[in-house]
Amino acid sequence: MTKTKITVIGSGSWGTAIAILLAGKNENKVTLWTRREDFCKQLQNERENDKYLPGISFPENLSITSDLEKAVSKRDVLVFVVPSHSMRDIGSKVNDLIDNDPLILSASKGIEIDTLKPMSQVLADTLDNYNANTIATLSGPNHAEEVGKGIPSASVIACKKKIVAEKLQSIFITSRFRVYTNPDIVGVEMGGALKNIMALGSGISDGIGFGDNTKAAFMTRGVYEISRLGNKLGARSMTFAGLAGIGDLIVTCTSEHSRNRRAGKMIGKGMALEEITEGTNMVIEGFKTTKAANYLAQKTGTEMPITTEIYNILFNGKSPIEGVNHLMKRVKTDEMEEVVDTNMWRE
Ligand SMILES: NC(=O)c1ccc[n+]([C@@H]2O[C@H](COP(=O)([O-])OP(=O)(O)OC[C@H]3O[C@@H](n4cnc5c(N)ncnc54)[C@H](O)[C@@H]3O)[C@@H](O)[C@H]2O)c1
Ligand SMILES: O=P(O)(O)OC[C@H](O)CO
Repeated sequence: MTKTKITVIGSGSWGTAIAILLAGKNENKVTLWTRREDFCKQLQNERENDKYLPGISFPENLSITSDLEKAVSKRDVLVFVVPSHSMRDIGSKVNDLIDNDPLILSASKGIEIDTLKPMSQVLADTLDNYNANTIATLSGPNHAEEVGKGIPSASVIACKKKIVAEKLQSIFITSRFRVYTNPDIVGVEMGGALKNIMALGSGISDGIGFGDNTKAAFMTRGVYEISRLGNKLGARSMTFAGLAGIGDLIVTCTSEHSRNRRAGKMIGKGMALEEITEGTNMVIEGFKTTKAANYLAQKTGTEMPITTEIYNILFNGKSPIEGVNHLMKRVKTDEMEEVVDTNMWRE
């Protein structure tokens, strides 16, 4: 049997969990690329990623390298799982090394600040033989700690080109990781990136000591706000009711695994953003995404009150309690605002 040769680029928590998931299938031959040679040796010797995903052993079928040329050459699939701020750099490096036509998938969640583009579009900019229609994304309610252990999870692979989405779906799907396809890549990527802002908000609410009602309000008004911007960018509303929308929002706003919710909680307790970033080696995408979404809201004329308040708390020195008070005291409005069907009202 010819095995599907897959390389996962990025050995943080999520890259490691994806590599373990894919290597668990006999028909795949999986390589995990890591930046640093010393860390590569550590992973090869210990057969475990003690730094980012401790306690989960690598399957035999998984090899590790820090040689990018070797990692990229003659691959059937390349999975990019680096922090969003390094996607353009790594995409450009990989472009010079591709020697056949692998399927390309981004599993990162974020928006590039300079261009306001989601990750598939950043990759399309850097990879000469690909465009936004041929690159796919994986997104859904998936914490690495649970996927790595084989705890039942579900996710979405989105790509404009159906055959690409379906091939990747077959490669990723297992009896423990159920994968759906979706042609709405804009919605799937925006859902995955923007929910991190709401997770910061839910964490802030927990940090202040508010209750479940507050968190539910953040999540519900949050998904509405995400849809409003997503629709302006061409996404389908129903995508935000799916796994990459409300599904990911629920897991990130409520889970103890979520770095974004944890960071929000620390902010709610009075810690500054710099203190939090200095104290962790983990990527907290929500900080940069809040900045990018705030620009996108201004650029598209979209009202995003939660994003604006989180932005002011993170970058303009507003206190968390002031931010929440501001949201509570906004001008009264209809729940569905501009989409309300006015014919439903009766005198
Ligand atoms: N952790 C999860 O459960 C999870 C789930 C779904 C999606 N994601 C997304 O996956 C992406 C990666 O997150 P993660 O959780 O694996 O990260 P992580 O915080 O666990 O690890 C960060 C990784 O990025 C590497 N890194 C840092 N700067 C880099 C650079 N300039 N170039 C290349 N690599 C660099 C680090 O060496 C490390 O391997 C993020 O966009 C995140 O939102 C994470
Ligand atoms: O740990 P977080 O907050 O970065 O969230 C990770 C994933 O996006 C959850 O699906």
